[in-house]
Amino acid sequence: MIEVKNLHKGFNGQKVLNGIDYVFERGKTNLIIGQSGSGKSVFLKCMLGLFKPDTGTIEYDGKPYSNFSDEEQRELRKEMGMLFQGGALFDSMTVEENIMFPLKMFTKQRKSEMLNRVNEVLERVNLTDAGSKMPSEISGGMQKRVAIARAIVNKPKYLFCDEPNSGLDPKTATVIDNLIQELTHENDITTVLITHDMNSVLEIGERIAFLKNGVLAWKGTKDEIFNTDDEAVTDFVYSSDLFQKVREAQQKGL
Ligand SMILES: Nc1ncnc2c1ncn2[C@@H]1O[C@H](COP(=O)(O)OP(=O)(O)OP(=O)(O)O)[C@@H](O)[C@H]1O
Repeated sequence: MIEVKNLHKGFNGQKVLNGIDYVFERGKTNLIIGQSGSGKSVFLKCMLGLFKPDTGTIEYDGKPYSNFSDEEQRELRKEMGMLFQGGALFDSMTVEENIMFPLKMFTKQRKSEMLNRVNEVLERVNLTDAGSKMPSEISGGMQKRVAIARAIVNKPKYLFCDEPNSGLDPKTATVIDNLIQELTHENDITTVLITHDMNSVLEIGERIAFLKNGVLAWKGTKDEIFNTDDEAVTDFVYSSDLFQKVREAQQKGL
């Protein structure tokens, strides 16, 4: 669980996050949605420890980041998996080397142990035979699965995903969404996922935080987002064709 209390962050006197209180639940896919520039990435980077909040606290399973010693911060980073737009794989490394990278960085495991773990996660993301391939030799969807394997190889407690579906066709995007959700449930991970994709909201929006101008403007579940009368939310989500169609179908009782 990640608990955010009264989080403020700005740059050069301009406020970006303006007093956010929110709880990201463990074992759930927690989505952050909102218009471009609403502060989603800054919020994520504060949780990753990449930006220091101006005021407010972020607690990881009950402990505020500011109270962690240097050694504990290193431990905490080890417990964070990250999945960025585009996958961000190392082009010059094989799939196996890419996935092994966090193990080399954060553990003192022997090569054989690391290889066992790499094979375990490769199997979990259905890429058993891809270990020796280069990223350029596999499809975009497979690259995303490699990036997911790399993000979970250290068995993280927290998984942060910044638009994991960008650049994928809708069917592959759904496969990736479902894989992230399954791993979240299987491993009881606190998953935080930024998305622009309304299909993802419908598929895996167990918890949704809607940001507007750096403020938490609405929170709820994928079922609740259809029934809310909150104008800020409806303005945003019903600009999506998909939501329009689902709502029309609901109104017709289909
Ligand atoms: N390092 C920085 N220095 C100064 N301003 C920044 C920095 N990072 C972000 N900002 C500003 O913070 C605001 C919010 O940006 P952010 O990237 O969080 O938006 P976002 O909701 O993630 O948008 P998008 O959906 O387009 O990715 C923007 O006005 C941006 O210019």
